[in-house]
Amino acid sequence: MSKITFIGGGNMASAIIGGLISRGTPAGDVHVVDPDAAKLAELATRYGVHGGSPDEALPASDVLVLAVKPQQLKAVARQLAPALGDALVISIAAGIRADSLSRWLGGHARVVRVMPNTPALVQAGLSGAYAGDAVGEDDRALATRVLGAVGEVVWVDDEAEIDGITAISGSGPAYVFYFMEALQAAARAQGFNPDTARKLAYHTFSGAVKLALDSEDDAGTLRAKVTSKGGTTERAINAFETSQLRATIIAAAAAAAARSRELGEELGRDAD
Ligand SMILES: NC(=O)C1=CN([C@@H]2O[C@H](COP(=O)(O)OP(=O)(O)OC[C@H]3O[C@@H](n4cnc5c(N)ncnc54)[C@H](O)[C@@H]3O)[C@@H](O)[C@H]2O)C=CC1
Ligand SMILES: O=C(O)[C@@H]1CCC=N1
Repeated sequence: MSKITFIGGGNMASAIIGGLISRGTPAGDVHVVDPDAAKLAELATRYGVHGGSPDEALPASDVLVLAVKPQQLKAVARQLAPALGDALVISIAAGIRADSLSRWLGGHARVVRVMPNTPALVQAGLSGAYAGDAVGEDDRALATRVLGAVGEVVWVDDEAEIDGITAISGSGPAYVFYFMEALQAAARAQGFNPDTARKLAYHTFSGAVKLALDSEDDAGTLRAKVTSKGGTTERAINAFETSQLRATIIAAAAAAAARSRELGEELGRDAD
């Protein structure tokens, strides 16, 4: 297995590290760089992985995963450039384009842009991946191995599609959690105590998702099977439609994709 160094040990890095460790990656093959000592301590306790601050020398690594905020990536990449060696660099930062990153890394060609999501923690992640023509098949296979350990990997040929992937599967878990929160609030409004409200909402969600994944029917057909003519579900779905919930979800995802493009433009400039 390859030696992997994470630059940034926050939410998304923790999810990928947790997924890798529970899939059998030895903790000794993973190193984490983060200025926040409390985050490093938590990763050590939880997963047995160790690391250090950005001021310390980097260990020799086959793969570097850049998991800092998009706003921090330029400075971090410029600082890393001299110590890179010939490691494969995987960036998970939203918006930042592969060629901007490659430039900041001093012209480093082995750059893969990935958009993962937090279900990686339970090996149910989905990562969109893009690499330019300079990245060879071996590097694509290596990136697929790292991200594939924590879920599905979907490669795209057009980098612009990563903005769409960010809007659907990158941000998507938050949309699902939003709906779960709302369903829980609805249960509370029906008079259920918090524990029961949580159970009703979570189990309904997980049961419906399991049914959809196991079924030959598409989501629309499954919905129709719940919706009796003149019944209760029909009333609720009509209320969703009246408030244009479907159109709102589509517009919300479009706004997320636009923000991803905007981040790439705003933060990809080399003015400073
Ligand atoms: N959270 C999510 O669901 C997803 C996040 N992403 C991307 O992952 C990246 C990280 O996001 P989160 O984990 O949510 O943020 P986070 O804020 O939880 O983690 C960022 C980490 O970077 C560390 N850091 C700051 N300066 C550093 C430096 N100079 N060197 C090393 N580490 C440094 C911070 O201490 C922090 O622990 C972002 O670029 C985001 O766009 C991508 C997909 C999904
Ligand atoms: O909200 C964000 O910018 C990041 C990217 C996708 C999920 N979280």
